[in-house]
Amino acid sequence: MILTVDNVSFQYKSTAVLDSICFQVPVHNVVAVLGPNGVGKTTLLRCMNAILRPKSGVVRINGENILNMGTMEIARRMGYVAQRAEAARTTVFDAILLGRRPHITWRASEHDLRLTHAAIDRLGLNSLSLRYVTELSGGELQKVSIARALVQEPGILLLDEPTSSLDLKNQIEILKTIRQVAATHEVAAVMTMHNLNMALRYADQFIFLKAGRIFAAGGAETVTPEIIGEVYDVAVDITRHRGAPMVVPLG
Ligand SMILES: Nc1ncnc2c1ncn2[C@@H]1O[C@H](COP(=O)(O)OP(=O)(O)OP(=O)(O)O)[C@@H](O)[C@H]1O
Repeated sequence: MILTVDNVSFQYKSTAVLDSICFQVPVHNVVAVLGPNGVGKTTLLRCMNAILRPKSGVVRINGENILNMGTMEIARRMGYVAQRAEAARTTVFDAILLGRRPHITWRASEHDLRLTHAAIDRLGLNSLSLRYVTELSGGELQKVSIARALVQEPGILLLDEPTSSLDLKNQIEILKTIRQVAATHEVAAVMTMHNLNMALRYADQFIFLKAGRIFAAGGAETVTPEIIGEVYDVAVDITRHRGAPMVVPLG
């Protein structure tokens, strides 16, 4: 699937947040949306799946405007992992199975249950599958949200800081999983992130937001000390470690 964000602007009441945002995400790509706190990364993701209605502009999946789609239709195409997951009093298994809801017509099929078991396996949630989600740690809950988005089998995965509550091992596993899913399925992923090194390691494209606009966008060559300096107002160097670029703060 190709996701197109075409000239999207958004404001909360009188506060303008996004101004004329344009980019495309081709299938198999992982895109990192970057920028300082409060710049509008979450707002952009929420406009992209029609939780928020852009003031102007259009978001299309394979050419179709998502604002003309119903909630279930959007959910069959897009999985959204919010920054703060909401926990109802269901078991981990049921919470993940709920991700199949956009596909279930009458009752959960063998296929739905198989996908749920596979996602639980993939995210290492086996020992927690009968636990209530209200009794999980922040990181465990984050993994449940990601598992739920994966069983949804969407063409587009939108992830708002998917690793913010995770320890280093889990961060690596989740980002590897996102990459793998994008590489091996007809999937593209867009994730907001704060950790530039993790973004460099696991994303193919980088979008830097500054003052409501796209300040820079492109491949790893876009991640330069100059751009990071402009966007975050910090001094950094980019060094190479075993051939891979690494952002190192100065001072
Ligand atoms: N419901 C709301 N009503 C009014 N203003 C809001 C609302 N939600 C967010 N904002 C404001 O819109 C701006 C963008 O917020 P957003 O959450 O999209 O930023 P962000 O880049 O995701 O930030 P962070 O990195 O801190 O998560 C911020 O100034 C924020 O205070």
